[in-house]
This record gives sequence, structure tokens and C-alpha cells, in this order.
Amino acid sequence: MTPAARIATAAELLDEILAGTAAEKVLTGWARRSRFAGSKDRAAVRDHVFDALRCMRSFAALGGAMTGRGLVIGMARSAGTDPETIFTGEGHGAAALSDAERSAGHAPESGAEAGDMPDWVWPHLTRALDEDAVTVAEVLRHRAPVYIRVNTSLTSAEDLTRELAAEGILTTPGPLAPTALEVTEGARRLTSTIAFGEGQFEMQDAASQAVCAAVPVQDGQSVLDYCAGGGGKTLALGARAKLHLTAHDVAPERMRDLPSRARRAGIDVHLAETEALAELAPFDVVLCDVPCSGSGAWRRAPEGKWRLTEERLAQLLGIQAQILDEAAALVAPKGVLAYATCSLFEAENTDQIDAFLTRTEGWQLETSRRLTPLEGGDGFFFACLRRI
Ligand SMILES: C[S@@+](CC[C@H](N)C(=O)[O-])C[C@H]1O[C@@H](n2cnc3c(N)ncnc32)[C@H](O)[C@@H]1O
Repeated sequence: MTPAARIATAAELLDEILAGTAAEKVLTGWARRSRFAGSKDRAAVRDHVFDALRCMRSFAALGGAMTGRGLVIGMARSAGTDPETIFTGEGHGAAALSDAERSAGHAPESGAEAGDMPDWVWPHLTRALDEDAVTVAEVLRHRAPVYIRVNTSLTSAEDLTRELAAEGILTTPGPLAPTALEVTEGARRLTSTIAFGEGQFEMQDAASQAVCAAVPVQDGQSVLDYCAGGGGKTLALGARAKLHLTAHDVAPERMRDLPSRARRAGIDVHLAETEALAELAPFDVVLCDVPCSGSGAWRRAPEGKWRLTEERLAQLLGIQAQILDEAAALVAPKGVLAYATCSLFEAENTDQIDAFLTRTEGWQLETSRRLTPLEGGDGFFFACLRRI
């Protein structure tokens, strides 16, 4: 495919996404229908689509329309490229610009439009970040670095760096956690490496690794990952100490890959149904990596930025409070309740912890930390509460 044909395809796929279909579904459907597209074409189209999703408001402003075509015209203008050079109407490229398109578009207004945020989200960001809101929003408009977590129970960062380099994959030490490596070349091939097959690393954001490193665990403790999902944090905890590790999720199907991931990493994990937890309790440590807005990770999952609503956020706040209450009941005396979100909003972070401490006796806050994308990883919040 020519560069212009890839952009024309991205515009069509963006229209499907704007009509409500999930981006991954749209991209997979297109790849299946388009056998002529090679892996480089698929990667380029995907990158165009995700770039546009990250910057949807500002590109629509610049391009003059919230349509697939408006977005890619805005994308060209934002990059300082004259859209006439892309929209030539030749071959499989997009049709030439109309006079209306030539004159449409305006520079994005400062604030939510230039920051590529929904209007209702902007006060949440400014409350949490003050003047950093503008810089954080700007960072979220760009692709995320690729980080891996070294499985230090099997290898070291130095050895893994050498081993990956031998397979043509280049890494440098990442931020926030000694286990984090940033992949600077060859990221798309990571999961087909020998080192991956041997469990020497997992894909995990650097801030997520820092959160796992902050959970106080020691050899011999019983630890419950209450919202385990795919088990990224379960495995990171299991690599730090010899634990009696239990993983739970209200949607157990989300943990379906965890047994094979744990085997690869050389870590023992017991998967538990909700009904079994009372019998397995008490645990020395319970981690709640709760469902949240995902606002700290919007550069990785930009669709979430536009699909989140105030109603959904209110619903999430209720779920988070309920999880804290349920999980607290499973913690042993003097044990730890760890709470984490990949959100930047105070409502999901410090407000939740303050409200929990107000309504529940017998707990004290030991540590809390907020990470923003300005520190290199996703935005995260972590709080560690101890039963007294
Ligand atoms: C942020 S994700 C977890 C990601 C995972 N910890 C990781 O690092 O890969 C939140 C998870 O919480 C689960 N969840 C939602 N409501 C829950 C509840 N009431 N109890 C337990 N888990 C819940 C969701 O199914 C989802 O898998």
C-alpha cells in the first residue's frame, strides 16, 4: 500500500470507530478482509488510527470535521504537512480536497480542546494536577514507550538486555523501577523471542512495576491479588518473594491466561472463586488493583478517553468503594490492604482512601504515591493501608 492509501484506509476505519465500534474490532475486521495488506501496512494503518484517537479533538478542530476524513486532514496539518500532498485523488489514496475542506478548520482552543480531553474531564485533571494538567494532557497525546519487566526470579536486567540484543531487540534501563527496561527497537517481535518463551520478562508498564514494588511482601506470606485480571501484578508480586499467592477476579475468565503465564514465569499461583475467599482468608497482604477510568493510561488506550462518561465514572467510584470494603474483610490483623488505580483523578484516588478511612475503624494509612506520565510511565495511584 502507498502511504496515501494507508491514510485513506485509516480515515475509513476511523468512521467505523466514530460510529461506535471498538477500535480493535475495526482493525481486526479490516486486516481479515484485506489480505493484500502486509504486516508493515497493518502496523502503519494501526498507528494512524491510534494517533488520531489520541488527538481526536484537536485533529477534528484542525481538519474542520469530526469524521475519519476530517481527523486525517487535521493529523496532516498538525504534523505541518500540506494535506494537498496526501489527498491527491490518485491510485488508492484519498479523494482530493474540496474547496470547503481547504477552508475548514481552526487552531484548537487552549484547555480541553488543545489537550485532547472531553470538557467534563478537564476539571478532574486540573484539580489533581494544577498547572501540570496541560503538560500531562500533552504527554497523553503521544504514543507510550514500550516497557518490559525483568523476571528477576529467573534472570537479571543485564543478562536479559544481552540476550534480547542477540535477537535484535534493543533496550535501555527504564524509569521508576529497577526491573523496568524500555524497548527502543524491535518491540513488535518481543513475544516471539526465546527469552519471552522462557518467562524471563513480561510486558508491563514501568509505573505498574513501581506499584508492585511498593507492595510490602516477604517470603512465606499469603498474598491475595483481589482484582487480578490477566495477572500482570500477580506475577510481578510472585517474582519478588516466595509467596502463597492467590489470584481472584469477579470475572474469572479474565484470568484464563494466568496459569500458563505463571508456569512460564516459574511462579505458583492459586486461582480462587469469590465463594472460596472467606475460607482462604485471612491474607497477610491483599492488593486491589481496582477497575477505574484508566485516565493515567489514555496514551496506551486512547479510546477510553472518549468512551468514558460521568455516569460510568460515578459507577466506578461505587465499585471501588465496595471492593475496598470486601477486600478489607479478608486482611489478617496487622496485615496490609494495598489499593491501586491507573487513574489521575482524585475522586478515584485520595478521595476513595479518605472515605474508606472515615467509614472504617482499625486502619491506618502507611504510604501513598501518585505517579504521572511526566515520570515516564502511565499515571498511577497507590496507597498502602495497615490493619491496626
Ligand atoms: C485494572 S483491572 C486489573 C488489572 C490486573 N491487575 C493487571 O495488572 O493485569 C481491574 C480488574 O478488576 C476486576 N473487577 C471488577 N470488579 C470487581 C470486583 N467487584 N471484585 C473483584 N474484581 C473486580 C475486573 O474484572 C478487572 O479484571
